[in-house]
Amino acid sequence: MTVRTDKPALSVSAVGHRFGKREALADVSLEVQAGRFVALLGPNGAGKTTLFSIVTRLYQNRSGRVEVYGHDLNLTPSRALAELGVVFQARTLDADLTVRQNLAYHAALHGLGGRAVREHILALLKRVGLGERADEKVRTLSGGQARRVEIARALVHRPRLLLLDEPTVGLDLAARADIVATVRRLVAEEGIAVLWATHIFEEIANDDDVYVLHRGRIVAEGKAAMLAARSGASLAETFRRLTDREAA
Ligand SMILES: Nc1ncnc2c1ncn2[C@@H]1O[C@H](COP(=O)(O)OP(=O)(O)OP(=O)(O)O)[C@@H](O)[C@H]1O
Repeated sequence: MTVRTDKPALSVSAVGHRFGKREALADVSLEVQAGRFVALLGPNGAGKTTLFSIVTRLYQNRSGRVEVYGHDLNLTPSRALAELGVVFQARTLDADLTVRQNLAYHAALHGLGGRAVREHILALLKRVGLGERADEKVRTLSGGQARRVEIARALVHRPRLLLLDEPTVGLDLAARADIVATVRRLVAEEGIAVLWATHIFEEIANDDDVYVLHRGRIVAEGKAAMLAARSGASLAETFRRLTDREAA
């Protein structure tokens, strides 16, 4: 399924951010088209989390512009944020609540309740393969399962853009592959647009759009296969060269 819209799901134009004297982001521009999986690839400290903090409005951006499906984040923040689901790097589930309660709580924060929402929550849990665990406490889940609950929770208010900040950190290989596959299914089958921040190039497929962020700047962009072809090397080697600290 593809979502029909003229506007990109996310448009970031010339965004900068400073922490005191440290320039964490400089002139960053990127676009996520509706129904696409886009990777933001960068090593530790590149500025990925800072960019996510701006797009989610944890930090106010004073330079540049961010639009979500055409809604300017500074001018119409509630409309922009309504389209946005986020999975942060740190775990944010309440371990003593059940899986279902965690999602219901999030729904309530969005002013959502009632039978239709309860059904939607169960459908989302099934979508991420956890329908059977709905009434278990989060503390009984594995790390990978908890991440999948967070993905389901991010979709409770039916956003069309999902941001994930290094969602596979700390997971074993099988759980990592599972999370990547779950999110790719959402893109392919539900037309959700995804911005996936990572430093793990193995999570990127040849057809993905990739932005390489290094020291707060976009140093390369394009289809993964094209970036590799242009440099005449594997994606791993291409990424290593682009983010080589000595060369920068
Ligand atoms: N609150 C803060 N105060 C000062 N400097 C910060 C703050 N948050 C981040 N930085 C700095 O800004 C730069 C970008 O950090 P950021 O966390 O956005 O990178 P990242 O790509 O998300 O890295 P990681 O994968 O390690 O989370 C780094 O140099 C970091 O030290």
